[in-house]
Amino acid sequence: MESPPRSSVIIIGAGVSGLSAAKVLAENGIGDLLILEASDRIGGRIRKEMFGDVSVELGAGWIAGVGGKESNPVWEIAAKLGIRTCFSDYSNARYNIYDRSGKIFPSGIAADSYNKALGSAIQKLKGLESNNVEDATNRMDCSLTPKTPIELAIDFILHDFEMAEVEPISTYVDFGEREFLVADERGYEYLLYKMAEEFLFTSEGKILDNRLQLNKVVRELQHSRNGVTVKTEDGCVYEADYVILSASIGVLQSDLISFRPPLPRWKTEAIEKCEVMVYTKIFLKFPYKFWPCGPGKEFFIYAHERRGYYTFWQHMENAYPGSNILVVTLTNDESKRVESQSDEETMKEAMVVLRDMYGPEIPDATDILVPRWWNNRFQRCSYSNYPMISNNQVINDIKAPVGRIFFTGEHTSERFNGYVHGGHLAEPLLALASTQADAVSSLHKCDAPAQLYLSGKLGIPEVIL
Ligand SMILES: Cc1cc2nc3c(=O)[nH]c(=O)nc-3n(C[C@H](O)[C@H](O)[C@H](O)COP(=O)(O)OP(=O)(O)OC[C@H]3O[C@@H](n4cnc5c(N)ncnc54)[C@H](O)[C@@H]3O)c2cc1C
Repeated sequence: MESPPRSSVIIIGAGVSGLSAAKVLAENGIGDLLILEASDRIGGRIRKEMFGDVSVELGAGWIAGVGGKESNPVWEIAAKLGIRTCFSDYSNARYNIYDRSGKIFPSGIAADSYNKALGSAIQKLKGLESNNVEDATNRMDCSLTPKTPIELAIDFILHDFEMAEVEPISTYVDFGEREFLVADERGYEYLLYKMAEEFLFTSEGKILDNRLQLNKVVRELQHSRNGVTVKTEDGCVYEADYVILSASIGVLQSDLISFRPPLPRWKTEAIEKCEVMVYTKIFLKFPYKFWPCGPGKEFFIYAHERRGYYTFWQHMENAYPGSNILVVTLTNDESKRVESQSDEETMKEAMVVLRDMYGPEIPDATDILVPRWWNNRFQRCSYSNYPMISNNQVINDIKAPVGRIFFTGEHTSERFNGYVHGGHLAEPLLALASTQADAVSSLHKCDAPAQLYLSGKLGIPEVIL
């Protein structure tokens, strides 16, 4: 087999971070780049699918961080392309908490449980800030431990759903606290096609440029002072001066890609330290609506004695009126559990929960869609989740290059990890490549970028509750 010509840079992965990196390189005159993508499409964790005649987002759904003093670059691109979005108002979710007999908790009880969960979260953070695990444990006041279904539900929302982030949350501080759901038939991924169009040859909405190679699963990176040899699962071998690896933190933690020589210990230890979040949106289609719609009803919560059990719900009527679709979000262990069972079993479980809330007469769902991010060997997570009080060294080590291999991806963004804009902006190394001549040499010269981000004040945002 004829070996392909040596490239200046091979980019592994065609999600938002890989494509952003490639675009910056192309804009800086590095034309001989090659993008190797394991799956048969671009987009990575930005992925739409048709479900019940509408386009739903299995991965990233929201443009988070809008309306602040600075403009979120992803929001700017979406606005320029006329992407249809819907404002998500989470503030009423606390008034829509159902118990197992279908009663909505009075707002006073919900407020008390919320304050208790907040107190417990603040205590935990204070303990963690003192950097002493024993102290953190001692500080935990047992009376604040969530026990009842409503307390467990609120605790789940506070800790697992949106707020497992280092404070203050840079996305909200920099870009604003509003979140908009992408509700566009072209999907969130349309942004990426448009981005690719700016530097790859396309025709009639298709990317026809052979610098993007799909179905190329990278299995080995052999690196030396002279360059990098990239081997793919189908037996192809590629040579490059540099590699930019954008695979997720979950993939880095797996054995999908081996390194020769192996990555140094400081690197592998940092990769292991980053927690991964699995976040699963399950879509259910119904013959008709049986849930309340109208103002303040879009998000609702189910309180069960098992923490995180089908807790957080959303109806899609604001996004797609008449679609008769509900979405329930599971995380981590619950996500892994439903990923390993059949969709029929998951549908049965969800129907029991819905009948608890809305009574036995409601119709069965006619269709279900369960994404499997954890079991996807090209993802192995939904996004990175640095510990609440994280050591800056961890992220610096995760994003630091090793020889000629550079790392990008949402998990390398110190300020915006976990978000699409984190992936989009996670090219601090590439941003240095400001002139055509300097581009590749800048890549080589620079060490781990010293971006300073120190967790400052303590506090929990009230995005959802
Ligand atoms: C369920 C879910 C909900 C989310 N919700 C939001 C949200 O509402 N708002 C938000 O801003 N963000 C959200 N995110 C996070 C957001 O989607 C990610 O931060 C972002 O898309 C990550 O982009 P990336 O380029 O870093 O990684 P990816 O998109 O994962 O791109 C990496 C690419 O590398 C490829 N790859 C992996 N291994 C190999 C290999 N060995 N060889 C070749 N290619 C390989 C993968 O196939 C993939 O295409 C969500 C994510 C998920 C999964």
